Amino acid sequence: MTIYFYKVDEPYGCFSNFSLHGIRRKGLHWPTVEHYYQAHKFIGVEDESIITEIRNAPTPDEAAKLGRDPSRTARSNWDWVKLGIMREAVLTKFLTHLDIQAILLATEDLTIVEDSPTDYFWGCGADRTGPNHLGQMLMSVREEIRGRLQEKESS
Ligand SMILES: Nc1c(N[C@@H]2O[C@H](COP(=O)(O)O)[C@@H](O)[C@H]2O)[nH]c(=O)[nH]c1=O
Repeated sequence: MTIYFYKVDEPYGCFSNFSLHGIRRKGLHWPTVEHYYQAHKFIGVEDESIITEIRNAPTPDEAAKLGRDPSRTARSNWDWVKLGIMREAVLTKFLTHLDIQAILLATEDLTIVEDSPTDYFWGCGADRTGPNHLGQMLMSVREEIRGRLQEKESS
């Protein structure tokens, strides 16, 4: 069986980066993983005020809209660093919120796929052939949390 998720109000919506599970990193609170991810596109650019603007966006959709604004240029190394940045945010989310951590762990070894009809990087895209990096990441975070819990139990 494969778990497909996409929208927050659909099954396994807590796996979406748009789910309302805040994270704290480096002393700052971020309302969702999406806020964190979109803001990090602009670290080190000339006008960094966009970072605070994204962090304060009232919804994750608004944060994504700001981050995807074609009139803004993302940091030049974004494509190199975005997977690592997303992973630290997703891991923090599932370490912070134990209710959704339990949902993730309960999926055991099932394949998880972000069933985005448009995203052929983070999701599987309309024809389901995309690399599904977010689903892969959730499975790797699941593995890491499982390992951490086992280590704790045996110590
Ligand atoms: N879940 C979800 C989306 N998918 C998310 O969009 C992000 C990628 O953004 P970008 O790199 O700017 O293309 C990433 O977090 C991916 O999971 N997009 C949406 O417009 N609505 C949604 O409900």
